[in-house]
Amino acid sequence: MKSRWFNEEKLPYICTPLIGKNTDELIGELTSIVSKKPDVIEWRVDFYENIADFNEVLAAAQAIYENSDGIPILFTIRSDREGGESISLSEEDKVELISELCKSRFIAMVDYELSNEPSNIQRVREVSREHGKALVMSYHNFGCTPKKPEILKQILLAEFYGADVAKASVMPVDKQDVLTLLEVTREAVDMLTIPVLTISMGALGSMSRVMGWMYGSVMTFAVGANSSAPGQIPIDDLRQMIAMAKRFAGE
Ligand SMILES: O=C1C[C@@](O)(C(=O)O)C[C@@H](O)[C@@H]1O
Repeated sequence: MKSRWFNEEKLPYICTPLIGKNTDELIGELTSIVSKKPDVIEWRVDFYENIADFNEVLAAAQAIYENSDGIPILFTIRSDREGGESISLSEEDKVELISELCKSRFIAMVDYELSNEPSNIQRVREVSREHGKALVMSYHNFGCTPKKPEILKQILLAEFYGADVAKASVMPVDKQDVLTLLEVTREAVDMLTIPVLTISMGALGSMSRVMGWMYGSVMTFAVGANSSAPGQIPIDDLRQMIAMAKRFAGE
């Protein structure tokens, strides 16, 4: 993997989400998150109640940028199909909003789901590339862990669309599912030229957040202030567990 977005010496990156529904809540979350020094902060914009007011979203993005001490911001509008909040924007509106954010200096990365129309994916790819933002193309399944070829297909699709990162987050129903996700991760790393980011969610999958990097996942999500998905571990605990694993795994 060669990527200008990740320094191999520092893997895995730790990302903490912001889920505030207004700017005050977001700044409150940031106050406790920034001192914990995550590598990336994800703004889950689908939680923002005035998401339809693009000027307000841009102002909130600026406030986040100015209060995040230089930590790169990942801009994510998670769809309700894939575990996000229900929002009033059409897909056209979302692409418009993403484009506005890509044109600003307030974000470094944007997440867009692989389940979207290819034409929208291409638009998001073009605008993010034009403005130097990394594109994370993502696949989520909150119901189950599909079979290996299906997860691999999604990850390969991300590379096909020209993503900078291929991401898959799936829910295990048994312990084998967690192993399946880790195996997919290892295989995908050999097949792809872009970084791979994978997660097995829920309590069963939480160990994948601690050791996914051993199988090649470049980033893991942790709780800074609030959790955005089941199984996320508080950042301080996660960092200690990773450090300990690295010590004993000799990495
Ligand atoms: O997609 C992801 C990963 C995630 O779902 C998780 O499992 O940690 C959390 C989300 O906020 C993020 O957008």
